[in-house]
Amino acid sequence: MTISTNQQEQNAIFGFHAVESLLKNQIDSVSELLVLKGRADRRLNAILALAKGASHISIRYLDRHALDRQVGDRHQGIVAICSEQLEKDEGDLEDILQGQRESIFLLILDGVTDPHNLGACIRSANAAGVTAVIIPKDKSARLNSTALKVACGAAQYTPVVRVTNLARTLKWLQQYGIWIVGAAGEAEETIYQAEFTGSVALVMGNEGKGLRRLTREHCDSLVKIPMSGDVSSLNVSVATGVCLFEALRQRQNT
Ligand SMILES: C[S@@+](CC[C@H](N)C(=O)[O-])C[C@H]1O[C@@H](n2cnc3c(N)ncnc32)[C@H](O)[C@@H]1O
Repeated sequence: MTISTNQQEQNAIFGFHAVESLLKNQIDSVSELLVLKGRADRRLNAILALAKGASHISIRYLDRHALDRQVGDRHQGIVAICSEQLEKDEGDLEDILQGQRESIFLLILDGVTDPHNLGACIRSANAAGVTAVIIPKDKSARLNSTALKVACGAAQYTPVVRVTNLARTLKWLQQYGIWIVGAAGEAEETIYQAEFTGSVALVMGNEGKGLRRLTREHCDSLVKIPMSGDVSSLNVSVATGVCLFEALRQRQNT
């Protein structure tokens, strides 16, 4: 099977963690496994055993050069080719929210453009028990192979939903009873004063421009992480981790 570079970026998942959790959680989405020729170790064998149990997955052994051509040299000897897109669309959002038994906890990324940041945010979101991560269709990193690798398998557990119009989605979430909290360095209220219990969505801004005006206007409150150094802001994935884990602390205490 040959795949175009763009399709390949979206559909090739590599690295042990990412491939293993994909096979464990969404095995139906995997059509092919590319394996580095000559590699044989316990970790790889465990992955191969998972794939061999599924008759729809074909396994191909490639030399390093051919594997590097697929995804660059960061594959750790294993690449899964997905036949289905892993991102969900907004039509899936209501089902995801209705399937949640505890109070809803969302992470919304308002135009995070670096796939490394996206992957790191998804990883933290999963670790903090977030229900779903929402990203806009435009001006946002996709859930590509880099983001999936950085997310370290988290995207196979925590759904990532792409929405066409983020402002409209924020309004819909408010009507659904979800409190929207935007993170912005210049806010008055700190994350330690704010309340993150109940059904909450945390909104983080773009790496350079922060929250867009329309997004900001749709937030019910804005919060800051107090800082005492010289820089004016944190990296978005670091800020996401700080906010999510303050929220988790509060949610676990109630
Ligand atoms: C690199 S910052 C963007 C900085 C941008 N120059 C601005 O004015 O917002 C990316 C995102 O991380 C979050 N962030 C970074 N530092 C923060 C802080 N001290 N308090 C709250 N959020 C922060 C915000 O959501 C921000 O939009």
